[in-house]
Amino acid sequence: MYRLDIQHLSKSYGGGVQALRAVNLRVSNGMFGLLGPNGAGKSTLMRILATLQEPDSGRVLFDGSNIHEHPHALRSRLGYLPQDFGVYPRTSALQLLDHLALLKGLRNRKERKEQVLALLQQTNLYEARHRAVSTFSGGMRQRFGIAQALLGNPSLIIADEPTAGLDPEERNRFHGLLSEIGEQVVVLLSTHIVEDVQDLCPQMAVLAGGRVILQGRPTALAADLNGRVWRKTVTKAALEHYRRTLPVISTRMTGGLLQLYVLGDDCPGEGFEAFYPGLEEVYFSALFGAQRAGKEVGVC
Ligand SMILES: Nc1ncnc2c1ncn2[C@@H]1O[C@H](COP(=O)(O)OP(=O)(O)OP(=O)(O)O)[C@@H](O)[C@H]1O
Repeated sequence: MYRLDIQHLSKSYGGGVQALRAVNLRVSNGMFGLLGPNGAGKSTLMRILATLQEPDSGRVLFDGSNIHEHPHALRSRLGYLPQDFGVYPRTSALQLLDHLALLKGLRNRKERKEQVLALLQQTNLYEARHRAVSTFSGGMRQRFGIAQALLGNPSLIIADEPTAGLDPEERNRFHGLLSEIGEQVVVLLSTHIVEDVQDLCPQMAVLAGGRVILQGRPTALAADLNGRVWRKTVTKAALEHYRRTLPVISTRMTGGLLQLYVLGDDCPGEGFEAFYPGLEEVYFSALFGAQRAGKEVGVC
């Protein structure tokens, strides 16, 4: 059993931006979802965990070892899938993966070749292995990203917004791949897409304004909210009135109709119906609660 221990982590940038504020998280084997709106601090946290950035204060232990005191030890056990690689060389997928495997310390040529070919099979890129990565579609690039993240059998995998821009079929395929990695390692999945966490993660946290504002099991968090969410179909013209007078956590268009979701122990008024909350309501009610408490949470 591996354990990632994030303790009192803070990080600020020039211009007074406080990206992380005393973040504490304890993550063990399996998939852990980190949800948060744009600007919440997710990428900053992922980069610190990947030892690409240093925190201002606090520390991170993986398997009991401080990752910033022993960055090389962590890197040999880390699979990092960044939000964007930035450059996609004209090198073939096979050559690039082989090169990255070498950089990761897989020196034995035969073992390296076996692992590279197995990962290309696993990520469904075997047929395209001689094609330049620069010609790959978004979904293929993401799958290539997973392949390189899995090189060297990492015990900690960090995936930063991995499904952004994927079509539903590619997203499903990607989910299948991630879940195959299984319970054997720690997988941290950062995203602003609630369904990614709902579909994949037995544990999760919500990050907003650099703070952890909620943490737990998605099913338990949704059960805790049960009986406190109310829904009503409203006109666009009436929306402002409801926003001013009720704790509106979110709005959603369903079949062309505008639906309003309101938090409350009792029915907020005529036309409202009790709504069985899912993770989306958990997420929006957490952001609403943090906003109400006067904490900066960024924009959705
Ligand atoms: N290099 C940097 N210099 C200055 N400010 C930065 C830098 N990187 C991030 N920030 C700021 O820090 C805050 C957190 O950014 P971060 O990218 O970590 O959030 P995020 O949750 O990953 O958002 P997104 O989903 O939009 O990438 C934001 O206000 C962002 O503008």
